[in-house]
Amino acid sequence: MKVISQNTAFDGMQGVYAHESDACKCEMTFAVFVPPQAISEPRPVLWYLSGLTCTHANVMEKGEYRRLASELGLIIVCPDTSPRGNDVPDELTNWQMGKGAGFYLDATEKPWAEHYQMYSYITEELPSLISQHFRADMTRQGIFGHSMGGHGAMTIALKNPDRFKSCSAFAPIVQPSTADWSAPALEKYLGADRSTWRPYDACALVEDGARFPEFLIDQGKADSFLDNGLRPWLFEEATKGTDIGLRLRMHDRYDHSYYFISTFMDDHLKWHAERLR
Ligand SMILES: N[C@@H](CCC(=O)N[C@@H](CS)C(=O)NCC(=O)O)C(=O)O
Repeated sequence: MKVISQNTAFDGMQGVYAHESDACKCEMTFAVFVPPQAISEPRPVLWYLSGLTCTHANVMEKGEYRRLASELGLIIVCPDTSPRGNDVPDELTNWQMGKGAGFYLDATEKPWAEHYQMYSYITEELPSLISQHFRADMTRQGIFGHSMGGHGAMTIALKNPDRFKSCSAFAPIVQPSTADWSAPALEKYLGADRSTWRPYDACALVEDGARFPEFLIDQGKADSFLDNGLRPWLFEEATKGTDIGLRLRMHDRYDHSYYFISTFMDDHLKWHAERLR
């Protein structure tokens, strides 16, 4: 693992690191904030998965998580959203596919499958690296994210309920298999057989019996992607009649940006800290 940068912040350390990824077959960059309490004891790990077009840097620069993460003693891990590098296939004019749009899935179709293994990267390879290099209590992990990353967090929690104790999302896409901006990507990554998409669709996972105790979702009503992409009410419908708890908060005037995310960041950190105690 290579250190790209380390800066003291709120008595903790904001670092950026790079490593050769076996899963994605390229160099991957990620950010980790380590709170001051980790000097003396292992601390819980909270994963933040970013949305389309992002790298590890968007939330690190605009998410405003450090003050409270330092107080609560949370390690915050912010991975990249896709494989990177000249060898990695991409669609240069399509921001919803390829680099910056890995959808946290393991692709099976050519030419994507060779590098686009983001599900394995996030759930297997990176956790193992984090546990080796940081004072992380891997028995206490939570996961959250934004948009495509909110969807990634929810699907990963639903598939790994024993590993994660908490999950939340900002403006998540909840049913990517039926939204115009994500269905084409699922088809290219996973092929035309839609049954293979279901493990990467939060609503379909719940319909198919996956369970997670509870979710917090914040959504801005002025989000331009709300009606044709995100549609959190579909997850509300999918969870109705199940034992899944859903706290869905709709906010007047807020859009899809990091101004919205940073406004509600503290609420999410507290939500996770309470469940990772
Ligand atoms: N590039 C798209 C917008 C993509 C977008 O809004 N991405 C969200 C995640 S889905 C984001 O977090 N963007 C980066 C940022 O705001 O820093 C457009 O021009 O319409």
